[in-house]
Amino acid sequence: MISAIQCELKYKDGTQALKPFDLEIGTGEVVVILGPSGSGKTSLLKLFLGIEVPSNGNISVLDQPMIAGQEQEIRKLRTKLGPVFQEFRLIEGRSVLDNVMIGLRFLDFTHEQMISIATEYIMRVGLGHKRDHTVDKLSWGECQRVAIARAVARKPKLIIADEPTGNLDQENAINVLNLLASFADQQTSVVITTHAAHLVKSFHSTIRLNMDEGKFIIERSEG
Ligand SMILES: Nc1ncnc2c1ncn2[C@@H]1O[C@H](COP(=O)(O)OP(=O)(O)OP(=O)(O)O)[C@@H](O)[C@H]1O
Repeated sequence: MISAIQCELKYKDGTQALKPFDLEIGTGEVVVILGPSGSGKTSLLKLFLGIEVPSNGNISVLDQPMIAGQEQEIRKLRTKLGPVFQEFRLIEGRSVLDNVMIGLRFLDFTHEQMISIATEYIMRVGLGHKRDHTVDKLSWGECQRVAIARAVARKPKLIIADEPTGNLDQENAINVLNLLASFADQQTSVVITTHAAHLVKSFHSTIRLNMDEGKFIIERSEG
């Protein structure tokens, strides 16, 4: 799914956000990237999404080398990725259903199929009762669930969630982590960043990257 060898990221101003690292993430893994503010979590996600390319070394995502000059291929790769950003980018004034259906545009579905798939995922994130409500009056946590449903309804091979625990309390944070992890299967891996170590203590991941100042220690869970 993701393979990196001696990969390094230095921004144009010289900031070394990621020191050289090796990393292998397989299919079906649930990965938590843990570290304080400024440790490099978002920079690592930017490499996974092809928003940045390594300044040294190599990284490939779904066998696509993330290198300059491959912009068209990387754009194509992104259709197989499901990012959930901190700002949800929902369309105001439109229903939950419409917002989730937006994630299915440009795929080969009829309008009826799109409604059926979107509804299935809205139910999976626990918002079946709000399917036809506009997103304007939803809580922060509910908007996040709409954004998750929109990202995963396309069945991406890699789901990437940046700080999904946000300002949620412990119980809701664990619920949203478990919801995201529930989408990991034989085709799909899930990558989640968080700075809240206490929130992920009781959360089961297969890989944990403990980041600090652009370096990380990889912990793999047994079994
Ligand atoms: N575009 C950029 N140009 C230069 N430096 C940057 C850029 N983006 C991030 N940095 C720096 O790179 C380092 C890592 O930042 P990054 O955003 O990856 O950390 P983070 O762990 O995601 O932090 P947070 O939890 O606050 O989002 C920081 O020192 C940051 O100031």
